Amino acid sequence: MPEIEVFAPAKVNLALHVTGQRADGYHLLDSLVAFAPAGDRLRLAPADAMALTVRGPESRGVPEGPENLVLKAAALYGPGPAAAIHLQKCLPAASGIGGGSSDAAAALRGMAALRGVAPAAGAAVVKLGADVPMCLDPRPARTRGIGEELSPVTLPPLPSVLVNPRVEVSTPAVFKALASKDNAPMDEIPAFANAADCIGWLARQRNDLQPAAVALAPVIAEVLGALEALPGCLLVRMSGSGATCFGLFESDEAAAAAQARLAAANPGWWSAHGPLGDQSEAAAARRTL
Ligand SMILES: C[C@](O)(CO)[C@H](O)COP(=O)(O)OP(=O)(O)OC[C@H]1O[C@@H](n2ccc(N)nc2=O)[C@H](O)[C@@H]1O
Ligand SMILES: Nc1ncnc2c1ncn2[C@@H]1O[C@H](COP(=O)(O)OP(=O)(O)OP(=O)(O)O)[C@@H](O)[C@H]1O
Repeated sequence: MPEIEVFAPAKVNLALHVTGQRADGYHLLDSLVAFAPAGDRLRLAPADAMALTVRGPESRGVPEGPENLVLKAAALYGPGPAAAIHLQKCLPAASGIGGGSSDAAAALRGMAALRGVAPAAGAAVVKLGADVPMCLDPRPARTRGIGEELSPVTLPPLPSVLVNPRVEVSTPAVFKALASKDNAPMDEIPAFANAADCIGWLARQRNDLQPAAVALAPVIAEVLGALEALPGCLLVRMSGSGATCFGLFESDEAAAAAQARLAAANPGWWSAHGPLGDQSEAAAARRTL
């Protein structure tokens, strides 16, 4: 069997409302997510035993042992044909864009292809990470529950710049620091005529984790300010529990120019640009037709 390659795109919470808390402490969310063309890459080669190597520009500090979510995900398939997995890390870790969750979801897809079975589903997948179910089929969706209730949404591609100041933010710490855990859900999602229409609607939604994350890592406010000041920027917000923030722009050209400018002014920050939207395998196949 030839090697299998799987893409693990960055997940972006375009809006993230915290609407309650379950008895076990997990928070109830109402979120609109889309996926970026930036992401990690996995290569699975058939092997006698499971193995993992991690390389790439963002691999520093990412575990290569059984605590890596890629190996935890692969272990859900039980005994059977194994793979040597190579993970190319391009997304910063602990940054609110689902790096580890997207890697886990990609590993689930890759192992399913290797074994000729359907990808794992259900509670064991949610246990890997609340973001893993939405990353299994990386296309725009409204997510509810703790992240496991998914309804697909049609969105126009949204020209974006993603920025991370290279400060790791702990997701549990941000949830713990929340002032209010019982907020209004998102407004009903209308059919969007175009990106400007969608951005106008997003401007009326929120990321309820943003104030708590800014209090824990004030550099996030600097990132939001730097994005907002860029020509053609229409909306800025934080993704997930931070520290990555995104700006939405009037065009892909404006986003590319803005990223170049921001990267030159802040050489220590990670950034990427590209349209947020559908990064599923079905969409990739449509693009190559
Ligand atoms: C903030 C988001 O990125 C939004 O998409 C996710 O909710 C977080 O997803 P994740 O990183 O995959 O989260 P997990 O690894 O499952 O959870 C990490 C920790 O975050 C907190 N957590 C996570 C998800 C959730 N709905 N409520 C929570 O309170 C819990 O303290 C949990 O122990
Ligand atoms: N494949 C992986 N990539 C990155 N981190 C991993 C991976 N597997 C395990 N980890 C561990 O998980 C921690 C959280 O990283 P991850 O990138 O998943 O977080 P996150 O940004 O909180 O995701 P989210 O957007 O879902 O909140 C890291 O500090 C790292 O030690």
